[in-house]
Amino acid sequence: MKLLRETLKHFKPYWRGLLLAFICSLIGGAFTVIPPILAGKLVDEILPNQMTDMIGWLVAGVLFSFLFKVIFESLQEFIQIQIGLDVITDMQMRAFGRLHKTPMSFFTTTPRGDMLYRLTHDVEAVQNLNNTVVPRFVQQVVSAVAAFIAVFALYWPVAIVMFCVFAIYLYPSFKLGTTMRKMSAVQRDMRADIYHHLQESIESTRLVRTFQTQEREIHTQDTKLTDWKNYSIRAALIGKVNWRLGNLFNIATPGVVMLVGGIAVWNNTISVGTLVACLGFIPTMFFPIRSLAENALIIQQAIPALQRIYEYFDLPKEHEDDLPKMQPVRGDIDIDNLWFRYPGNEEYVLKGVSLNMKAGQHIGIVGTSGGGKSTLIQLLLGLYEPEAGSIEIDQQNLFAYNRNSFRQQVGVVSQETFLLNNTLRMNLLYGRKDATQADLDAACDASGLTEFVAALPEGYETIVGERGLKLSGGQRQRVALARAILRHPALLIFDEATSSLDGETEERVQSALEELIPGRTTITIAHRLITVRDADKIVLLDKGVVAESGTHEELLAERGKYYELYMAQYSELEKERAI
Ligand SMILES: Nc1ncnc2c1ncn2[C@@H]1O[C@H](COP(=O)(O)OP(=O)(O)OP(=O)(O)O)[C@@H](O)[C@H]1O
Repeated sequence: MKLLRETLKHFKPYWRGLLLAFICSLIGGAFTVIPPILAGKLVDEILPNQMTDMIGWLVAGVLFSFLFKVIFESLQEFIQIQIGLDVITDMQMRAFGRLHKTPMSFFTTTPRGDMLYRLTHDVEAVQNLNNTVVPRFVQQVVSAVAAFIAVFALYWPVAIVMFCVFAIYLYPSFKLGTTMRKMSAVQRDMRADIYHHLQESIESTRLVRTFQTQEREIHTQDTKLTDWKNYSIRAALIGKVNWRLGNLFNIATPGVVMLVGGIAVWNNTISVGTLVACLGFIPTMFFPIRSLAENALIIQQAIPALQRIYEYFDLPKEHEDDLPKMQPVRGDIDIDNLWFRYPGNEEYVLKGVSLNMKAGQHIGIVGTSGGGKSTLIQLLLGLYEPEAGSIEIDQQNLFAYNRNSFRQQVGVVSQETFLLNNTLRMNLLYGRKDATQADLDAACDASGLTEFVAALPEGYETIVGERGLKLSGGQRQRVALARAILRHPALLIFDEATSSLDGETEERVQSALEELIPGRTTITIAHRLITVRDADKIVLLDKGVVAESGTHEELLAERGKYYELYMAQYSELEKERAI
């Protein structure tokens, strides 16, 4: 019922078109009634009275009835398919739009295969229903009602008999339909799982080959496919039983009508022509039933698919659309007593983290692996909300504003760089489409990309491949760097931004960064402490707490964890230099 209500809500804006379609199907339905009545007249009046001149008129009447029926029903079908496609596109866009507004936690807990499946296969299932079943079904129901009224007017006991047969058929058909719907939902989940495995397996092909797990991958896919196949065979069997049942009733009805109508003719209650007309209406009355039985699979697949698309409409929003936009930020950041754990996890990743920085300062965040450095940045970007504590940007609570308006002012270069399968130019301009060629060249220069671009036969127009696979890790990271530089952000965040670079390139990029950093609030997460030694303040995060903070010199003087880490790395650097 909720499904129907929700669906009707989507169709509401199109009510005029739907009304027109309905009027067309009513006219088409009226023309359906004419041929059987003319057949009755032929038997009762024209043939017994040898009115041969009437036969031509009769044939013309039948032909024109069919012609008008086809014209009006085609019109109805066309209008309805068009409206249906409009509605489905709206739904797909609404679900997709909602995905982009839902909190990040959704993406870490939902398999990608499931999301893709909903927005592709589930939408296709609904489209299939819209294009092939619904428009014809509406016509068939209208024609069946018209035929029922005509039979009722001709000889009502036959109409009652037909109605009873119809009612008897409905019960088993409803039961089978419910089973089919449940089975279809299971089949869909199995297919989504197969899809997910396929996608993951293909995407991780390098990993699979490196670890020689091809056979395991093939076996897993084989098991999943075999389970799905066996289940599908059972579902198909039930579908066939349902279809045969429809056929059975379709065949049995004329027999029952002949019996009841034959007795009435015998008793002179009705004429032979009336019986012929009643028999002529049977196929029309049973069309909707046959159609339901024949298209049961499409219907049973589309209903849960529709439900799953609607589920995305109710996804929580990261923030409300009407929140005010953050004005241009200066860069003062106050993080106070932040407590956070990932959804579904017991363990806190951040345990009372506080951090203050003034506009224009450079803060380095260092610490042990898994200490919570990247998580802190995710919270600062408003991608997750803390359980307790606050984040203020220029003395304004970040979560009281539209977070996109803050993110627009931040340039992030992270450990993982996502590149689109497009040209290098499009990837560089991703965050700032209006940048000039001079801006682009300057950003590439600052990030050490100029020589690389010059060496490419197609320069900026080179396609970088899926996820940038045609580039090396270091090249990808430099593209990310150039992207961030191009945005001229008020706040720059480097999360292991130079981790994939060789020593020489890192030095170049580092000096480019230093040129960029003055006057700009900057946060640098680094494993190599040398990267942040010139920062105004260095914070050492250890197991979710700020263990130490101060300048490089202050922290060394403390002789604590920072000192230990630095000495460990420093001696390595010494060794490197010695080589
Ligand atoms: N999406 C997630 N869901 C659940 N736990 C997560 C998620 N992301 C990170 N964690 C956990 O949170 C902790 C902190 O991770 P985080 O990436 O913030 O550490 P980090 O200090 O940046 O580490 P590294 O220096 O190795 O990059 C880790 O224990 C990690 O397993």
